[in-house]
Amino acid sequence: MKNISINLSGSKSITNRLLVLNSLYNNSIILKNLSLSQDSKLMAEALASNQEIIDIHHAGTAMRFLTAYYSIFSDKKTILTGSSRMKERPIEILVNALIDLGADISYLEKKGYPPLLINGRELYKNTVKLSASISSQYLTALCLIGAKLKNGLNIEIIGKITSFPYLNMTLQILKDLGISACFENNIIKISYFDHLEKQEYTIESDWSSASYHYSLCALGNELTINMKYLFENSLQADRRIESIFKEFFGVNTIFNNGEIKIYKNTDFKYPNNIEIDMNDCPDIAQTVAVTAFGLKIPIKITGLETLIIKETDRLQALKNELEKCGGEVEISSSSIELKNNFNFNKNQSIKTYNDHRMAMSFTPLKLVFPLNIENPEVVEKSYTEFWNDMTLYGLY
Ligand SMILES: O=C(O)C1=C[C@@H](OP(=O)(O)O)[C@@H](O)[C@H](O)C1
Ligand SMILES: C=C(OP(=O)(O)O)C(=O)O
Repeated sequence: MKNISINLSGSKSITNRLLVLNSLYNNSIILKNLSLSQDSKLMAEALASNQEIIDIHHAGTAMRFLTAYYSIFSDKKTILTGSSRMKERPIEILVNALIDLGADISYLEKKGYPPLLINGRELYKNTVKLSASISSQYLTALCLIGAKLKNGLNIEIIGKITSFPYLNMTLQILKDLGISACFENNIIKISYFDHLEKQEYTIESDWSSASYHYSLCALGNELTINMKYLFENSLQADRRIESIFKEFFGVNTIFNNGEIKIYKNTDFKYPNNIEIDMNDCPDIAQTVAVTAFGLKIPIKITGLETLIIKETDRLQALKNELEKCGGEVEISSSSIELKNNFNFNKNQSIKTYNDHRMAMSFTPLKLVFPLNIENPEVVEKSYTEFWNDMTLYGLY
């Protein structure tokens, strides 16, 4: 049995919410276990900068949260831009909602997409309606500034909320800090809140990063992996990796005082096929699909309509690379299906499409057969220590 200990940094989602809130509230929160991800560094740099042009590269949360943040920054003019992929990731629903509240935002290139010109000003209106079926980040962006609006904020959500646990995380963080936020009958109400007490917040480690170690545990032999500062009661959507891997891949988790130990149940009987809706945890869809492939288990994952607008079109990217490895894959606009026809084509070169999660989700397959990961540096978007940690498995 090989025993491996991994030190993950803080959740990128929690970090990016708290960085914005801290900046809105005079840095009164002492943040511990911050994410070391590039997305969080970019967020922190943007918030500390007094430049007019802010480039947040690939960081979706930074793009969306900062659009709201700069909108209420009186007398500040900001050009918010990003990578060429960011210029293809839609933002119109959020921009329209902010304009309805009185914000001054215009598009500098294509309507509905970054880059944006934002002339910050005080917003007095306090009621807005918007759809959250494309991205929950639009809602979070509004919630983060809500308590700083003089009249508070009431958001009426139209239709389905995608990636729901991320909204829940936002509301719970506000409440933990002492800000009144309630969500009932599709309406979020946030009251004006001027001043935060000095307080400390220790950020839970990143469950999305932990997911790759679950995959390594499932695909490897006789591994016991320990990870610190992950809790049974978590605000993170990707905490669901624990129950998915237990139910379908026989990986058990022992929670012990903020530390987890994961190991494979050797008596586990794998399912003949898997059907699972992952709308509430889209960022681990790639981990689950690739693990099922490595174990030769047919799988259909549904609820994935948002994957098309992430760092790349993740459904198409998964299909391309899994087929290259020897899978038979069918995709629709919201699902991916691996058919019961598995070959392992060795020594393929996996394209990563500027998507950290393509690189990280395919790496555990190297425990099954040799392959090459192209542009390995993409992992820094969320997990800068990834390749260092992979050396512990003899993988880099
Ligand atoms: O709010 C957040 O921190 C996030 C929300 C999700 O996005 P969508 O709501 O756009 O699916 C998730 O995919 C992203 O990685 C992080
Ligand atoms: C989709 C992701 O991030 P973002 O939307 O913040 O770019 C991700 O980290 O998988």
